[in-house]
Formats: sequence, C-alpha cells, structure tokens
Amino acid sequence: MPARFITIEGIDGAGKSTHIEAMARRLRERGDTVLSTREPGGTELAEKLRGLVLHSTMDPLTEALLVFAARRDHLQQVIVPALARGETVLCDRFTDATFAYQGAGRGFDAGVLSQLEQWVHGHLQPDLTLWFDLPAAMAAQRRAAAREPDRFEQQALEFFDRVRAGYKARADAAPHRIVRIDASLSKDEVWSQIVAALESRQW
Ligand SMILES: Nc1ncnc2c1ncn2[C@@H]1O[C@H](COP(=O)(O)OP(=O)(O)O)[C@@H](O)[C@H]1O
Ligand SMILES: Cc1cn([C@H]2C[C@H](O)[C@@H](COP(=O)(O)OP(=O)(O)O)O2)c(=O)[nH]c1=O
Repeated sequence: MPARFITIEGIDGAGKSTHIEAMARRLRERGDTVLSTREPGGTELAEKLRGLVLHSTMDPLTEALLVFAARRDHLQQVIVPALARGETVLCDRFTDATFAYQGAGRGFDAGVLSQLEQWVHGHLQPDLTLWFDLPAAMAAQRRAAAREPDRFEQQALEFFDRVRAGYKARADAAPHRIVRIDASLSKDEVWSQIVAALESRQW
C-alpha cells in the first residue's frame, strides 16, 4: 500500500475528534492499514509532554520547544516507521497547529518555528491536511456544551480568531496540501466534505 500521512487541524471545538474514527474506518474499509494518533502525544514521552503543555504555565519559546520535542519523539518512534511500512497515518494535529497556536495565537516568531520545523522533520510534510474551519464564537459554544477547558481552551475569543487566521495563512501558502472543510455546517455536511476530499485523491 502507498504510505499516506493525513493530518486534521482546526481550532478547539471545530469537530476534529467527532470525525476521526469514521475517517479511520472509511480508510480501512478501502484497504489501508490505519494508524490513528494525535499531537502533542502519540508516545509515552510525548503524552507526558502534552500534560505539561496543556496544564503548566510557561513562556512561548518553552511551549514551542516542548511541542517540537514531543513531535520529534512521535515522528521517530511512530510516524516514520508506520509510513515506512506503507501504512496510513491519521494524526489529530501536527506542525500547522504550532504555527497557528504558538505562532499566530501566542505571537511567537514564525521564523524560529520554521527553523525548528526544519530540524525536527526536514522536508517530511503531510500528504493531506483537512482544516476544519469555523468562527471562533461557534467553536466556543460547542466546547462550552461539551467539556471543561484546558490551558488553551481558556483563552479569549480573540486568541482563537488569531489561531484561525494562522491556519488560513498556512492554507493559503499550501493550497494543494491543505483542504478547507467548512466546519460550521452540520455533522453530515462536514462528513460529506471529508469524503469528497478523500475521493478527489481516489483514497
Ligand atoms: N458539525 C457539528 N455541528 C454541531 N456540533 C458539532 C459538530 N461537530 C462536532 N460537534 C460537537 O462539538 C463539540 C466539539 O467537537 P469535537 O469533535 O470534540 O471538537 P475538536 O476535537 O475539534 O476539539 C462536541 O460536543 C461535538 O459533538
Ligand atoms: C499540536 C499542537 C497542539 N497545540 C494545542 C492545541 C490544543 O488546544 C491542544 C490539544 O489539542 P487537542 O488534542 O485538539 O485537544 P482536545 O483533546 O482537548 O480536543 O494543544 C498547540 O498549541 N501546539 C501544537 O503544536
């Protein structure tokens, strides 16, 4: 099987978790061996770093270094070996999230993030990224109805407006890799857009 690296992005509450299992199922039904994972996380060490990033106060450079440290471990231990075996890796968030959250959201230097990206994964990029896009206020309403907020989810709407703009900039810069999903629509309509994005690649 051809290896495929698919990432899912979007602000908190966009509906990523809601659709990831169904995506994995659909890809498996079509013959892929699917490894479903997430960032920060995906290994024992990276899950520990996730706990720190989500719950401890720290400066933006420390935050950026920790998410990239978690990513390095995840790539080496899980993602790269799975791709080498020809598997499909389905990852809830990846480096676009760092540019959106630490870069656009926190205001951390995008040039430094690009250097870290280069060190950590060189030219390895996802083959496809589905960006779940919706207004920050709508995502906040969905989150409020669903769960207790973590460090990022406690941020004001303006923070998520900036993160959303950060994702848009990434999508504009990589239009062939990043497909925008209108996540403000109903779950069924979101699912149809996901299927269309996969089908357009014969996946
Ligand atoms: N298209 C949708 N319309 C309405 N509610 C949705 C939609 N997609 C997800 N939700 C709900 O919004 C909440 C957040 O969704 P979730 O999948 O956890 O988002 P994320 O993983 O992107 O943070 C959940 O309660 C979920 O059921
Ligand atoms: C991957 C990544 C995530 N994050 C943040 C975004 C999210 O608020 C948080 C965890 O993401 P997520 O797994 O989507 O959270 P949840 O399980 O609550 O839906 O980490 C960054 O700030 N930078 C990153 O590089």
